Amino acid sequence: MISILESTSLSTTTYVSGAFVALGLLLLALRRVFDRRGVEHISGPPSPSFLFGHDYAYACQEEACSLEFQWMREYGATWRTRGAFGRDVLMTVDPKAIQHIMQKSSYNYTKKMTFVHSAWLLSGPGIVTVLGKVHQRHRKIMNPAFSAAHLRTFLPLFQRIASKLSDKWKGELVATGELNALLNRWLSRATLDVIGEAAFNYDYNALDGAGRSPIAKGYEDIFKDVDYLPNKATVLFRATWDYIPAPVLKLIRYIPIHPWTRLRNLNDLFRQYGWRIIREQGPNMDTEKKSTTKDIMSILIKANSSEDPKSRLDDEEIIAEMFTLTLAGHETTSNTLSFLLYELSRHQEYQARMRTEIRGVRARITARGGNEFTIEDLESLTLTMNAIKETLRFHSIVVGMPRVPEKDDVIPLAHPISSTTGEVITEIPVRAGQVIHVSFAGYHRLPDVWGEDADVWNPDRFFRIETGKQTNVGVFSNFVSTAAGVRACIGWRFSLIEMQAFVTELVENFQFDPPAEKVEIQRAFAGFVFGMFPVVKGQADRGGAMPIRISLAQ
Ligand code: HEM
Repeated sequence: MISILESTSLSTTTYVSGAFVALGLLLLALRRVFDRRGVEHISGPPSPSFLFGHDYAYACQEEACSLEFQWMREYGATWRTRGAFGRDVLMTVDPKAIQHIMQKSSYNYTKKMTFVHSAWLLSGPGIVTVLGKVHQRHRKIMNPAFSAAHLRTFLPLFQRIASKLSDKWKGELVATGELNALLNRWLSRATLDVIGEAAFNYDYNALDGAGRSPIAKGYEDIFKDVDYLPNKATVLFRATWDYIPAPVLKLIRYIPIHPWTRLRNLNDLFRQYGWRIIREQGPNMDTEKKSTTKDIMSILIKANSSEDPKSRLDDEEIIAEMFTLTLAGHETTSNTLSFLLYELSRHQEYQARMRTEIRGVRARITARGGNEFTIEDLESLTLTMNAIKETLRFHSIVVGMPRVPEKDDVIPLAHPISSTTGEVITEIPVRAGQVIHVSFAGYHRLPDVWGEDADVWNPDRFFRIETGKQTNVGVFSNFVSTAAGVRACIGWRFSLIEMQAFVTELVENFQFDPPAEKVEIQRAFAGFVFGMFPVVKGQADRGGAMPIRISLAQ
């Protein structure tokens, strides 16, 4: 019975993939006939195959970004790769090129359809998936909820959930004295509870429910399940999406096999929650609650209702926004925190210095009769802030993003490169539709921006880097971890304050050490959303995992 089902689903995949590949090839052939300009003269690695180009090797990297780290050493800060069906792709880590593409060109550089549609399958018509003027409309309505002043008001919430996590660990430590934990799972539950309350005043019950709440379970290992080490048919199938009209792409949601069913089930589950939250928080919400709640969604709903009806978000878009916030706002932060504490377990001296600094400020707070760290106290914790910055740099959770110019353009370079004929190139003319992969992770490893030791985790580099002298990119400290320009992460400040609150609470109270069992952590790549998550080398089928040993700090 099982084998009949398996062979049916296999042949369905083959037929569906085959039809999409044929349609993709036809459209590509037509496009090539009319295509006059290209980037063939840019040097780059030879393509392993016409059909897959580098797409399959890139999607199946065991260690995220190992290929671009190798390519940037061989070809400089900008090079050419091949996508599926022989398509040229420009890849860059060049600060000036990134500034031009992501920051200065507004909407001229749009998103690549494969990415847009992957995000759509996850979240529906939310802010991440919409383009141009529609994106502007979404952003205008969402912006008020993310003002710096408003985000500061979330600090007590971040501290309360961080302290709840701390109490749970202390409870476990009473029994065992030492806790061997999967750090990423704990932090993912805690940040899910944070985003539920901050975004919708809703309790996902992820920490108390020990991860058994339906939403927490629904999210668990989504990226590993959907796109970790995909097979060749999936890689090829997704490569065709750039050539298929959007209404046809929407049918992928109904393909009755894994991973499309996994995505649809999660999206359906979230829509049930979304409708429930809208009923509770929407215009009919009771007036007393309406006047006291300051969560993101109630501000968004208020901003939406004061808009001209033509520019309002409809219910489907609002639900998609909720899903986007939940997804974009919790795994990104929890994985960054996991990598930070992992690095502290490997850098004991830095961990001790951080704890001393935190306890020094704690003593000041107690002396003035206070209880909790204020925003100003957190900002005075330089070593904590440097550890956060260094983790955003060294372990970019979003490793890069493809962008596509809507008009012909010329991309300036800070680092000239040599063409295939040895000519020095200081700027690259590109035609509309040229795919450009901006590698955030690669840019974060450039020695002349970050120092000769760019390949190691060293937060003290921020005592010597003069950011004012560098090409200005991104929203914070010249990182592009949270993208840049009109499509920069709307929640970067939210996440920064949240991380400051969590790290302060956890490092003050707990000692972090490598796990008793010797393991190697790998950065697994989820090409679907250009994300990265931790796994134990050789045990990736266990899912996202960051084992660590936790004890009470002395
Ligand atoms: C370390 C934490 C985070 C990282 C590394 C991160 C990274 C990013 C990146 C790279 C983008 C651009 C994606 C694109 O171009 O498609 C983005 C967009 C976005 N992020 Fe974040 N993010 C983080 C935290 C958060 C948080 C906490 C929230 C919400 C509370 C959030 C909400 C969003 C939203 C809504 C967008 C879409 C913005 C738009 O298209 O206008 N993110 N994020």
